Amino acid sequence: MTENQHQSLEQPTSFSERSRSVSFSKLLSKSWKWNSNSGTINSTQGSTSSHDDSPSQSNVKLTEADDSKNVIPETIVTPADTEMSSRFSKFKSIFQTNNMSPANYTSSTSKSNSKYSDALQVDVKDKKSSNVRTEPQSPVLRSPTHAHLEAHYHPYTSPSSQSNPRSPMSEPLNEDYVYQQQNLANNNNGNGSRKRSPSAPVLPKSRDIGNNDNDTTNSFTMNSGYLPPAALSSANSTSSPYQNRNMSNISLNDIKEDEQVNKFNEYKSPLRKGSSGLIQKIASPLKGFSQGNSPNDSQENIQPFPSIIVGLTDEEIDDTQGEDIHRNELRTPQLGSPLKDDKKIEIKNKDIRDITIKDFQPKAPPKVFDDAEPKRSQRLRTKSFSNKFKDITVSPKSFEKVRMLGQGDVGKVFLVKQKNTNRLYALKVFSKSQMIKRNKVKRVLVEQEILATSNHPFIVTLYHSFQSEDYLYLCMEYCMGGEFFRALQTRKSKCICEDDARFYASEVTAALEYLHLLGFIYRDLKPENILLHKSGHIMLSDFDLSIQTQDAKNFKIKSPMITSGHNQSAMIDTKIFSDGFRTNSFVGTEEYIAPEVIRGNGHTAAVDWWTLGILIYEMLFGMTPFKGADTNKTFSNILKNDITFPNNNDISRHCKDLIKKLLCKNESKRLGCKMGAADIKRHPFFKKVQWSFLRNQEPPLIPKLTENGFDFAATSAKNKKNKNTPANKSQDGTSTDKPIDKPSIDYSKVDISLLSQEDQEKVMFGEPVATDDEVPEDDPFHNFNSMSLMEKDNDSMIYGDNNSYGKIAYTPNSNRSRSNSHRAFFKK
Ligand SMILES: Nc1ncnc2c1ncn2[C@@H]1O[C@H](COP(=O)(O)OP(=O)(O)OP(=O)(O)O)[C@@H](O)[C@H]1O
Repeated sequence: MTENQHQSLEQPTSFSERSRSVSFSKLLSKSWKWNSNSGTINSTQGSTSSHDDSPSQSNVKLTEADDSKNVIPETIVTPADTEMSSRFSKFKSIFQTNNMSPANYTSSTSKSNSKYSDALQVDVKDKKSSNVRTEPQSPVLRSPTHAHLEAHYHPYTSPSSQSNPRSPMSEPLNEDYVYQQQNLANNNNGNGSRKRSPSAPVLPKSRDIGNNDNDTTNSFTMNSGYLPPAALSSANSTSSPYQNRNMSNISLNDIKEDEQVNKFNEYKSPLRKGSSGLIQKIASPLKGFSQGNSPNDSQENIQPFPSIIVGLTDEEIDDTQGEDIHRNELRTPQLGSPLKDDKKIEIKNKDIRDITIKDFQPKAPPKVFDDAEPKRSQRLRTKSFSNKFKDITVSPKSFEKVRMLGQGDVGKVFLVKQKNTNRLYALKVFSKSQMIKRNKVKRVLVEQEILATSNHPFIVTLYHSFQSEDYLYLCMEYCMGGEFFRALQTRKSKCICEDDARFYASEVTAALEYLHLLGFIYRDLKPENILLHKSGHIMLSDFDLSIQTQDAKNFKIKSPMITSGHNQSAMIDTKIFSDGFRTNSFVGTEEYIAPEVIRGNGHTAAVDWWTLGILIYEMLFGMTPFKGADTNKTFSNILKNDITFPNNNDISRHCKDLIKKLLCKNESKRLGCKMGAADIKRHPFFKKVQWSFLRNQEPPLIPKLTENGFDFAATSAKNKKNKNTPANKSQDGTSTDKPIDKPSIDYSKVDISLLSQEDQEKVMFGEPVATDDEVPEDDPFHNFNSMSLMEKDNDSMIYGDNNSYGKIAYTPNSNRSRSNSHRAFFKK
């Protein structure tokens, strides 16, 4: 560390606010295609660009994004009639109606819309059978007109189109753009801080799952102190460490937001169908015998049969995959099968013609429908985290808001204290209706899944997740240090020294390695998404852009490979967990987006290594390497420019080499392309890093709650002043002592987003929790599980009355050894 750098740590400069960048996938709604012939970027609607290297006329031109898929519906099916009167049914209505507008059916969104047209058909079917009526212009549950949106425009729209305010009805706006515009506005704070363009939308996924070979013989080598438990337990066996996890073939990527709705309508449950449904549950020996068949019809097929097992048909068994049914038992067509009495009927020595429908009436419904046991959603039952969580033990009322920590793309994050324990948590709350309207349902399921699956010191812990009628909640560990981005902003010239950058880079590498082992690609690494634990260690958060590779590969361990000459005993090949997986969404954050994402030819886990390269660069130089005057130029730079290093910084040869190798534009040559994280960990830049002891190292910066610190939330809130003015907030953003009572409004009839911020929060913290049993299968949020982490050492901070939890300072850690070397560690 140079003298100067030391000083910069000791004398943090005053904080200058720069808006957080928003992840790209969240803001655009069409793809940008790299045209390799013309060397331009085209949108999916065919807009091409000029080709010119002059800065004024960028060779990459982005055109207006297609926002039609975020049409705000004018009419909503109301739950006027009996069958739709469930507390949750309104979301089914919104969910389906949201996609009904013909305006949705544009070429660029054809894939997603076809699935919505299915949903529409299902809806119509439903209406026939259940008397649900559509009420055009219904005053209740009417979607907000979002008049305020008229003032906004898509930031990539040409100036001429910007001057034409749009009617929200005739040409509805994507609300994402409002956020984006606000972020852009926030960036214009005149303080010279770096600006990033916000994020882009997720495109309909067109995954090319290439190379699906059954590569079960990959050798891997062991190290890492933070392997998933399954991986560790498999180290001594030849079975796949992910056997359990992959009992289900349900990949997150396969979750279609309307699949539960469709499934619900297709599913013929015995309870819904009554006896006519049950009669079809006769096992194959009686195929052809059903209520509709008279005994004569099927006479020639009828044979005396010693034992008839009433089970589920193959189709139905498939439908119930993952539910608590013992499939083999149900399907065993043998005498003396271990079936429970209520699941079989034995008719011995009886002519089949004597069998009446009465014989097939089971005494009790199959176990799937047994109310005695909580009915987990299909996803939870088949996922590894089902063992990690128990039934929900809290509800929104268990928490009291302390202050708002941040507002993301779709979620608001509150610092809350649990009333009976005084423990502090970060509670991320999502509005269900907003998520449906903006097609973000899948995102929150992904986020829940990753948080719930992970158990890693550098990934934020999920303690509870639950839902109420109107909101979804993720109750996470409170990372007192806030965003690493904020910490960087408080440093002189917004950067840190190489040694400190190595520390953070190594922790990020370990976290990415772990995610890749679980089969997840993170895709949104940036300082805004790295939170700081009170200890100063990093915590990766915000997984809504992540994706799960199709299937984690089964593999066998040949023998742990010892990496000779290196300080770690062995390393794991993380690449095999996503081998052959490519996805084509356009996701990320402008300055962090990898070239292959811009080109639109699909991308792999290698994007995470690209973003690591950008992150290291930003930590060292206080800026990203390819930032251009605008988005077009940035993309063009990413695709074409070679990496250059400012002269004003004393960066080692190894460090530059690492950055260059991570920022290799050809993903098949990028560092990490052979064995994933192991390649990165073996790079000489990390030579002195003790990978197994990362959590024991002294972090460079220690966050402290202090009245002299920076109030990031308040600064951010100032920018969102018009949007967020809760009446019960004091000036410093803390809540007043006013008791939070649920207002006496019937919220089942009101669109929650039309309420004031204060009332919304009353609802957020006042609604009862909805357990998994209560959320019907046709509810779009059926797969969001309400559950609590099994008891574990809870390291959460305890609330203290004399702290506003508003201001944070980052102090250089004087205990930190310069090298964090093995020797230094054991000396302590
Ligand atoms: N566990 C936590 N501890 C402390 N602060 C947190 C925590 N989680 C989130 N925050 C704060 O809330 C902000 C928004 O959270 P987050 O990024 O997860 O929301 P999001 O809606 O996904 O946002 P984005 O648009 O960036 O994806 C974060 O930047 C951070 O400041």
